[in-house]
Amino acid sequence: MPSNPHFYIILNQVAGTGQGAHVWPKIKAQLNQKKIQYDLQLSRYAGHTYQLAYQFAKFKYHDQLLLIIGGDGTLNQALNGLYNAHRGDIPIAYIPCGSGNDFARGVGISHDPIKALEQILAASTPTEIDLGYYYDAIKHDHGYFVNNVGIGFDANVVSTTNHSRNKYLLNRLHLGKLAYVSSLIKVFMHQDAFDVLVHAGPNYHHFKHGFLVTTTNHPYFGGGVPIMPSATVNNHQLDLIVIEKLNPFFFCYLFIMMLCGRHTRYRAVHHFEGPELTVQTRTLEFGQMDGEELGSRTFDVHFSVQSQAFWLNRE
Ligand SMILES: Nc1ncnc2c1ncn2[C@@H]1O[C@H](COP(=O)(O)OP(=O)(O)OP(=O)(O)O)[C@@H](O)[C@H]1O
Repeated sequence: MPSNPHFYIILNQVAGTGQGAHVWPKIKAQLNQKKIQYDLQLSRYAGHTYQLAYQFAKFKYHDQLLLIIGGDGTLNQALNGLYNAHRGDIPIAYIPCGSGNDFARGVGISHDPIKALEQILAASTPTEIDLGYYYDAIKHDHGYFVNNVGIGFDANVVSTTNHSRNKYLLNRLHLGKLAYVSSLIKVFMHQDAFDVLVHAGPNYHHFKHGFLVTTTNHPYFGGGVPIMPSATVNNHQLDLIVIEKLNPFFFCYLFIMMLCGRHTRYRAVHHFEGPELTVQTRTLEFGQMDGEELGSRTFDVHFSVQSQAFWLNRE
C-alpha cells in the first residue's frame, strides 16, 4: 500500500439491509482523520457496481486504489467488472458490510469496518487469493466468484427468499434470517432430487438423487455455514460438495451437523477437490453465484481457479 493512498471507493449503501449506509460515516471519519484522499462512488442500482468497476479499470486505475464497501454480491460485481475490462491484475481493498459476509469470514477480514480498514492500510503488498471461475457450455455465460456457485437446494433457497413477500418486512425488522429459514423449509418440501454428473480429475461420478451441488472457494456459504470446513483460498483448488436427497429427519440432523462442520463424514455427502471440476445437470435447476441468482436452467459448467490480489493484512 502506498504511503499516501488515494482510494476510489465503490459503496453499496443497501448492502446488509442498509449496513452500507450505516458504516460509511465511520469509515469516512477514519479516512479524514488519517488525511487519506478518496473519491466516493455510490452504487445506485443493482448491477451498477459492475459498471463502476469496469470504468475504473479502463480509465482511473493509474493513480487510485480500488476500495469496495458492500456485501459478497457487491464484491462479486466489482471483480467481474475488472475482469471483463481485462484488468484482473488490479488489487482490491474490501470492507464487508453485507448480510452474509462469507468471503470476509473465509479469508480473515474483520467484520468490524474500522478493523477491516486497518487491515487494508497495514498491508505492505497485495496478497494473492484464489478466486473461482465458471463457464457454462449451455448458455455460454461465465463469471468469477469469490464464495461459491450452488445448483439445486441452496440456489432455490436464495431465489425463494429474494422473491418472498416477507423478505422486505423481515429485513426492516432486522429479522432477515427468518426469511431464509422459512424459505429453507419451503424449498426442502418442494425441491426434487435431480441427476448430476461430476467430472473431477480423471473420473466421472453420477448421482441420481442430487439435491445440493455447491462448488466453493472457501469453507462458508449462507452466512457462515461451513459447507466444506477444509476448503481454503490458498491451495489453488476448488471444493465441490454433492449432497443427495434425504428423508426430512436425516436432513435436519445433517443440517445441524453441517452447522458444526461435521457433516462431511456421512454417506450422503460427497466431496471433490481440484483445480478444475465439471458439473452437468439434465433438468431445470436453480443456480446461484455468490448469492446472486443465475436463474432456473440446465447446467454444463466447467469450474477453474484464478488468483486475485487483495490489499489485506489477514487476522
Ligand atoms: N443502489 C442500489 N439499489 C438496489 N440494489 C443495489 C444497489 N446497489 C447495489 N445493489 C444490489 O444489492 C445487492 C446486494 O448486495 P450485496 O450482496 O453486496 O449485499 P448483501 O446481500 O446484503 O450481502 P451478502 O451477499 O454478503 O449477504 C446486489 O445484487 C447489488 O446488485
